[in-house]
Amino acid sequence: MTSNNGRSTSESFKAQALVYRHMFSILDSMCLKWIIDSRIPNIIHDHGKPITLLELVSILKIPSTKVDRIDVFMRYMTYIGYFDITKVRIHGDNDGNNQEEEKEAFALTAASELLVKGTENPCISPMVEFVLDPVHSDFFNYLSKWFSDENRRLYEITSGTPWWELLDKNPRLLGLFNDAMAGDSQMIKLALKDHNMAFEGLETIVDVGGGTGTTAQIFSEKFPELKYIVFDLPQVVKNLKGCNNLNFVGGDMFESIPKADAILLKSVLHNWSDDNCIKILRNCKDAVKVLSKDRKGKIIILETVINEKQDEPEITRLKFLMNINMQIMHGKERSEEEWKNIFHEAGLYDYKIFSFTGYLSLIEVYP
Ligand SMILES: C[S@@+](CC[C@H](N)C(=O)[O-])C[C@H]1O[C@@H](n2cnc3c(N)ncnc32)[C@H](O)[C@@H]1O
Repeated sequence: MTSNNGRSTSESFKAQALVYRHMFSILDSMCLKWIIDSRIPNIIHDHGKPITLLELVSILKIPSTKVDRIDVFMRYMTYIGYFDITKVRIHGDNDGNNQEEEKEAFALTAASELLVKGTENPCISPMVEFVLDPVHSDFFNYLSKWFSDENRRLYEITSGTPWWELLDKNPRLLGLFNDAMAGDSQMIKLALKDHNMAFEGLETIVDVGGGTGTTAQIFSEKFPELKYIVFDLPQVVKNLKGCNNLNFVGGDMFESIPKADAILLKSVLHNWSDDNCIKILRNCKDAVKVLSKDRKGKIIILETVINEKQDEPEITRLKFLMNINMQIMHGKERSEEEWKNIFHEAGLYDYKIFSFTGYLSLIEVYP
């Protein structure tokens, strides 16, 4: 049987489901925001064991009229990977029944564990809070306007201000952004377990665009013998105090970069066009010290490398979405070929790519 444009009805129904799924996928984001706003991962974590629906609604102080709705939301979040449903044995109930009963209960998964705030473990809730903050997410309503504008970034069109100035003028958004990047950097702790060798034999490292120093703190704790400089815009580092092996230096990476055995760039180059990246990389190249007669230091880049032939479909989809997110800032996520091109333009011919976290790679570039 055929319908529109000679397509079979089943093809059209599948297509409709695809469109509706994408339309409603905003609810995936909003439900993720809801579990964080309601601190549900923390509630389950503090409970110390899987939590029943009644225990959860009593802590959340949900009116009885909404209990069933919480169940629906929690089961959807379970379905998409944020909780596991398991069985627990409960003593007695509200009717004075003292018998032990088996009840279903929600447990944390690896994904919701990453949303628990205030423990020593990595937490990426601030990134979710920043990206889904109404001020930030509202920008995405203006993509068509951005496409018909010749030069301006999406944020400039909607706010009239360049991104870094916009953050500077909006301390709340700046705080959310810094916390988001800090949370993201905590994932480095996990990745470093397998990547010590990238930092062996180094005495000094400059973290270019190192923000408020969260990545630096992780590195300086892990490698206490390493002298670490966080280099960022003067307004970003002006009130930050260093300690022992960690110092903050203000400056402009387009002008010059302090010299060191290694230059680290984490999530910096994807903010910039190829031409700007080439300028930054040339300055990095100039800043890398000669370690001995036949040994130079290196540039260490922590960024995405798009590789749809090799990556799992979910990771490729994430990298494509991140690329769209960077395009509207007039930056980009890059494939190996694109990285190689900008390295060559900056006079850097030797590099090696290692997988680092799920979506981040570690690229060592040898000047
Ligand atoms: C996306 S953030 C990355 C922060 C940090 N590397 C991280 O991953 O947590 C980019 C950083 O580049 C800094 N930045 C922007 N322009 C800069 C410039 N011209 N010179 C030095 N740093 C700059 C910003 O202030 C910001 O902290």
